[in-house]
Amino acid sequence: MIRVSVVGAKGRMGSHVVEAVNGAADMQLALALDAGDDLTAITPDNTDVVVEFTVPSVSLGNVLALVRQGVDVVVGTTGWADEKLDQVRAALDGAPRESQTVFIAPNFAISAVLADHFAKVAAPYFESAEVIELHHPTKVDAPSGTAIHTAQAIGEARRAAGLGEMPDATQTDGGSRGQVVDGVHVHAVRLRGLNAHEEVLFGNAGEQLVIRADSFDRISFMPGVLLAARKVASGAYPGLTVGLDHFLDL
Ligand SMILES: NC(=O)C1=CN([C@@H]2O[C@H](COP(=O)(O)OP(=O)(O)OC[C@H]3O[C@@H](n4cnc5c(N)ncnc54)[C@H](OP(=O)(O)O)[C@@H]3O)[C@@H](O)[C@H]2O)C=CC1
Ligand SMILES: O=C(O)C1=N[C@H](C(=O)O)C[C@H](O)C1
Repeated sequence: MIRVSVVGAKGRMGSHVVEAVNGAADMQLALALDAGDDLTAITPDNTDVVVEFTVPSVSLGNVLALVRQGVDVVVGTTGWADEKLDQVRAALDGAPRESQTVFIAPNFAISAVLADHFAKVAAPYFESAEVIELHHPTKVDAPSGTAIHTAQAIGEARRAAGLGEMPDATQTDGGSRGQVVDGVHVHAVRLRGLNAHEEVLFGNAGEQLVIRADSFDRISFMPGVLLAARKVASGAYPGLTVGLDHFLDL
């Protein structure tokens, strides 16, 4: 049995994770903690893997504390800029247990992971690319972690293909052109009724490719979360890994 503790257990995602772990035949819920609870209660004696879904402002601190406490962590919270990832790598270098693991995924839904993958494949073939993410209005960060990850992947693929800047004659911009991530414009929509959605638009003269992923329900993230918990618990991925694509045969 894989013993799983959940941090952020009362949140929208955390509560789904608690339910998913309780429903998994090979897993057992250890601790379910939320804001105000004592994280030091989680130790290797009671937990194999922690699943962390909190808020970007506290996630790094939680992950560093959990690594110091000797447990492996699966992280779904957003906000992982490069400097934060470096801090996690440094903490893992000094971790108390051999081969400790932190796994971070901007998105656990298979539709989003595949959209990201297909965008990377398409990127070298188009002159223009833009990302639009659309979410529920209770989301605290914009643009989404997924959209940042997609834009970075497109930017990287364009550089590797030797593509230059995208055509754009805009001279006045009051913010309408979105945030530029790695040379790619990213636009965020917040709308009651939505959950988590992303469109990647590619354009050439006379043609367009649209890649779209829709998570209508948070249940869509759960197979990916459980897969990550199993992979991490296997001990086969020591150190820091970012992205569910590492666990899929893409
Ligand atoms: N990777 C993925 O596939 C997905 C990632 N996400 C990301 O996951 C994160 C959580 O999203 P969501 O569940 O919607 O957010 P919620 O606000 O619903 O949940 C966050 C929970 O964390 C709690 N919390 C806050 N601070 C702490 C702390 N220091 N220690 C423990 N718990 C704490 C909050 O408590 P309180 O409300 O009392 O402050 C709340 O219960 C976001 O960053 C979101 O973008 C979301 C969906 C999918
Ligand atoms: O807050 C959300 O809901 C989501 N957050 C993640 C993100 O910012 O990419 C993943 C998904 O889009 C849902």
